[in-house]
Amino acid sequence: MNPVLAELHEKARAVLDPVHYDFFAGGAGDEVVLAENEAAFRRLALLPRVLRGEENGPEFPVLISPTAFHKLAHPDGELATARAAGTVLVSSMASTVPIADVVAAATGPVWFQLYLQPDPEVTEELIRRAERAGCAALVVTVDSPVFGRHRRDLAHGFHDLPAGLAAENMRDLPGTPGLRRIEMAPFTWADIDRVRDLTSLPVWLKGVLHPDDAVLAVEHGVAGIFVSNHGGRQLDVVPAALDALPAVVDAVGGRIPVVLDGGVRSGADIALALALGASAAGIGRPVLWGLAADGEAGVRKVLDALRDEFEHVLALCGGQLSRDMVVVRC
Ligand SMILES: Cc1cc2nc3c(=O)[nH]c(=O)nc-3n(C[C@H](O)[C@H](O)[C@H](O)COP(=O)(O)O)c2cc1C
Ligand SMILES: CCCCC(=O)C(=O)O
Repeated sequence: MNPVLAELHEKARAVLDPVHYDFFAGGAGDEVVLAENEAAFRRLALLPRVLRGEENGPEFPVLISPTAFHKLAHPDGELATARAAGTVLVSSMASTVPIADVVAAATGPVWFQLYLQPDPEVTEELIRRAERAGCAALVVTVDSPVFGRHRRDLAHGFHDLPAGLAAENMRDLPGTPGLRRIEMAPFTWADIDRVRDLTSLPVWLKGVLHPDDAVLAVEHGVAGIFVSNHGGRQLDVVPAALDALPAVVDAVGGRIPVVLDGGVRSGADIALALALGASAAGIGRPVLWGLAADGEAGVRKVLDALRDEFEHVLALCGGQLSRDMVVVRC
């Protein structure tokens, strides 16, 4: 793990209310997948190429994956994250700052993460809010037909935000004055088609693991996919996100970009994801640790540390990353 990230994690653990720390840190079930997401990177190694001179590698290929409730981490919440981002920020529908304010504060493109809602008018209004705010894409999370069961939250009895904090995008939606709860429901590809018909924004899917679903995503005109197991917070029997990546990349065959998130904690992890065919890596918890430890400056430290380390790894790899360079450790 990058030492800056490790230090910020320790600081976050020390300053956060333990209930909120566990909400951020925890996973579903026995937390097997939570641990595997990081362990999968340790099982792989990179064979660097030599004598390549100064090849130009990819730009810093990291984006901020959507995480809920940033004001639980820091009073500035998503505003601090947005100010620090400087790269694509996928803003959670469950943000504690309204999406328009997130976009206004942002130093890079903002994409809106959406959980489709059972009432199509509510979904449409959320999409319109994202459009009006100036979001550059929609990211529909498809790995959550039901909520994951997070044992740490259940043990603490944590199921509501403290007084004064709310999922601000859920205010004054059609049919409900005031706050509306975010609902999970089992949707279909027809619902994705409807979203595409409703908006001219690129529509990404987040939470694809099966290669056949990746092919369906291409066929349904999706702009890109996130190979993700929701940071081990949904089904605790799936593979590590990294282990699911190559088959999805092969199925997609370069037709759309594939982002990998889950367990990315260092420049080497980013390099491994790219070598296995990801266009970019998403980071979830490290951003929360930076935010909790040091607000906007902490998020910036996380991104700067990863950028610096990734560039160093890339230089040591001869400026290029490809699948033939990845081997399994003995
Ligand atoms: C506290 C927390 C809240 C999250 N909230 C959301 C969310 O609102 N929407 C979503 O699509 N994914 C959510 N995720 C999943 C992340 O987008 C991402 O897939 C995951 O955190 C990546 O793994 P990492 O934390 O190991 O980097 C959340 C993850 C965490 C840890
Ligand atoms: C209603 C908020 C959902 C947040 C989420 O996706 C998670 O905690 O993993």
